Amino acid sequence: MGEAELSLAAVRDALVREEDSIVFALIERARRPRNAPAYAAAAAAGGRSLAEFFVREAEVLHAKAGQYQKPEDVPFFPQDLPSPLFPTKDYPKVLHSFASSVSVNDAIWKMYFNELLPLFTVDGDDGNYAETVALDFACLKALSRRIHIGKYVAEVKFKDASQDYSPLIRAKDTKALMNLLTFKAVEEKVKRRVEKKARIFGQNVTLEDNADKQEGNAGDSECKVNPEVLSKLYDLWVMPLTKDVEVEYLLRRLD
Ligand SMILES: C=C(O[C@@H]1C=C(C(=O)O)C=C[C@H]1O)C(=O)O
Repeated sequence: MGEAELSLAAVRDALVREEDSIVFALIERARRPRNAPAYAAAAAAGGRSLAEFFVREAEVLHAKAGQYQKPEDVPFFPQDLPSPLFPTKDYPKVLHSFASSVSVNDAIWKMYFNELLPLFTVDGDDGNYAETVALDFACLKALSRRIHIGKYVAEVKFKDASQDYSPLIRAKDTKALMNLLTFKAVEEKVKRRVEKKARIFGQNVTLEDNADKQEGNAGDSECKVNPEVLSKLYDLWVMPLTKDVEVEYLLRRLD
């Protein structure tokens, strides 16, 4: 995201677009059952699970290709990542220089595997472990990107009202900062929209005319991911973690 685009409306538009990526990534992962062996410690990977092995190796490849240069693209395993092998374009630096070190990926990792996966995948084991963990990686990346865009949200909010934010930052008043950056009405709309997206993107599209089954009217049980899971995901985890990123960024904004 560049300087010209940095307004609350533009950043919120970016968040709206990320919703599509998250809903589609979950729909794709839901094609496979839980596939628990992909998450069990494996001797072949030095005691790591296949899922962790895959994400670590994928991040090495992505880093070599030039990923993780932007503050919203945060690796899950940043230790010892290689530098890009190819020239990367300099993006405009609109955030404070510490922005790239703000990460809530450990919390996203735990939330995804412990809480979210059981909510939208069915019990079972079809043996497609490699495909499964690649789909998990897509989900994790989309969630992490959305949540770390919170850095831009925080920067815009700070710029728009630095007189309100600065005293709270100096006092390290996390609770008051959280209250100041929270917009409950926006959050309600976000929840309703992601639920609607899951209903629309996750229905089966046919060519038959059927008055009961117009687009957007699919019953929740016919959807590939239960739309209520999306609003719950945003309510319990995505928005709270985005706000944690906002607070963490703001607390260091005056350094
Ligand atoms: C991201 C923002 O900050 C907060 C977090 C929101 C979210 O994660 O969607 C929505 C509203 C705010 O409470 C925002 O204001 O847009």
